[in-house]
Amino acid sequence: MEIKSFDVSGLTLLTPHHIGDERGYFAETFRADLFAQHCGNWTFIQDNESRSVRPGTIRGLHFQSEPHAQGKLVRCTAGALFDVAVDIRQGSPTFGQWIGETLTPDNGKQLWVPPGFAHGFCSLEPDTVICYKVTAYYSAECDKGLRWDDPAIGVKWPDVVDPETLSPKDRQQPLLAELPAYFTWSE
Ligand SMILES: Cc1cn([C@H]2C[C@H](O)[C@@H](COP(=O)(O)OP(=O)(O)O[C@H]3O[C@H](C)C(=O)[C@H](O)[C@H]3O)O2)c(=O)[nH]c1=O
Repeated sequence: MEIKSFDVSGLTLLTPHHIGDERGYFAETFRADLFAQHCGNWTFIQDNESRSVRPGTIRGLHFQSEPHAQGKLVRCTAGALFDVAVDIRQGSPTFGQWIGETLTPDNGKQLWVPPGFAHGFCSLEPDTVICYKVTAYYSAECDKGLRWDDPAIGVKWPDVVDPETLSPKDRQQPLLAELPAYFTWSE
């Protein structure tokens, strides 16, 4: 398992090893002990999956507010996607900063996005499937979001991005400057 941290503290990229043989490969895609060692003691209580049929499909930027704030462990199981996390912790030295990683079934990369971050992705191929574990159940009333193209954040989305794919909800998300202080940063 390779581990990469970012200048934006709290985000972690985990890459399980693929054990190859003439049939293909085997990978341990999640180990509670290794995850706790590198990301802390979290309990995953829900698994999510979505398929985006068109390349350039953009979902996000989303998060759940307290008391249902979610940590997300994200991976791609079909196609390819550009995964983005934005720091929305008031007082964070990296408030409003973003990171992006390309996740594919072949690279096996998984992004850990703890509470305090908005999360979104853009599919890069047809029929892209994202699978992610979350640390809190879905709560429609705590389901919040942020504009995907907020110039104050400046996410460099892939050229394939297609705003026509935005859900009605995502077409009217607020700007970072309009966002209440849902999360505050602590050392
Ligand atoms: C997230 C979620 C949604 N739903 C229902 C609500 C809607 O009827 C339908 C589609 O929901 P939504 O349009 O919010 O789905 P996405 O646009 O893929 O949103 C997700 O994708 C971005 C990238 C995320 O990080 C979040 O996990 C999540 O917000 O599924 C549920 O029943 N349970 C759930 O956990």
